[in-house]
Amino acid sequence: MRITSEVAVRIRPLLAKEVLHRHQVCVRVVPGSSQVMLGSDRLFSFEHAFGPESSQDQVYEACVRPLLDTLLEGYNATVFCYGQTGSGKTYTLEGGSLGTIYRKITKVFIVHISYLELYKEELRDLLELPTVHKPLHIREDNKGNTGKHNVSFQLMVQQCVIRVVTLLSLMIKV
Ligand SMILES: Nc1ncnc2c1ncn2[C@@H]1O[C@H](COP(=O)(O)OP(=O)(O)OP(=O)(O)O)[C@@H](O)[C@H]1O
Repeated sequence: MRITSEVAVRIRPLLAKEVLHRHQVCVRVVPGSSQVMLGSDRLFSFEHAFGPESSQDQVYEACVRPLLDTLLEGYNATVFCYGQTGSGKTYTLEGGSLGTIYRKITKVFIVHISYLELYKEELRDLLELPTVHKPLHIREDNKGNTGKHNVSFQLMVQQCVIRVVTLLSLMIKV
C-alpha cells in the first residue's frame, strides 16, 4: 500500500481580544513560498502555507479538492486538523456561515456522517446536541486493539473522514 501525505499550516488572524491585549504576530508566511518564519530566523517548510488573509476556498482548493479526485479513483483519503486549542481547526472545517467541509453542499443524498473529536484520552461526538453529553469510551479488546465498541478506533476515525470526503465528492460532482 502506498501512503502519501501533505502537511499544510494555516496562520489565523489575531482575534479582537488578542489585538486588545496587544498580542503580537510571531509567525508569517514567506511570500511566494510554502514556508513559515517563526520569529526572525526559524524557517519551517510545508507542502502548503496559508497566511491570516487566506480564505476557506483557498484552503479547500489546495488541500481538500485534490483528495476528492483520488477518492474517486478508489484511494482512501483523510483530512486531519491538528493544533492547540483556539488555533482554528473548527473554523477551517466549519468556519464562516458555511465552512470548508459544508460549503459545497448543493444537494443532499442519503449520507451517514460521524464527526468525532479526540482530545487527550476523551472522545466526543461533535454531532451530539450540547445538552446531551454521552461519554464515549475507547476500549481495548483481548488482542490489544483499541476501539469504540467493536470497531477499531483508527478504522472508525478513518471511515468517518472518508464518509465526509465521499459526501463532498458526491456534492461536487452533481
Ligand atoms: N482563519 C481564520 N479567520 C478568522 N477567524 C478565525 C480563523 N481561524 C480561527 N478563527 C477564530 O479563532 C477562534 C478559535 O478558532 P477555533 O474555534 O476554530 O479553534 P479550534 O482549534 O477549533 O479550538 P479548540 O481546539 O479549542 O476547539 C474562533 O473565534 C474562530 O472564529
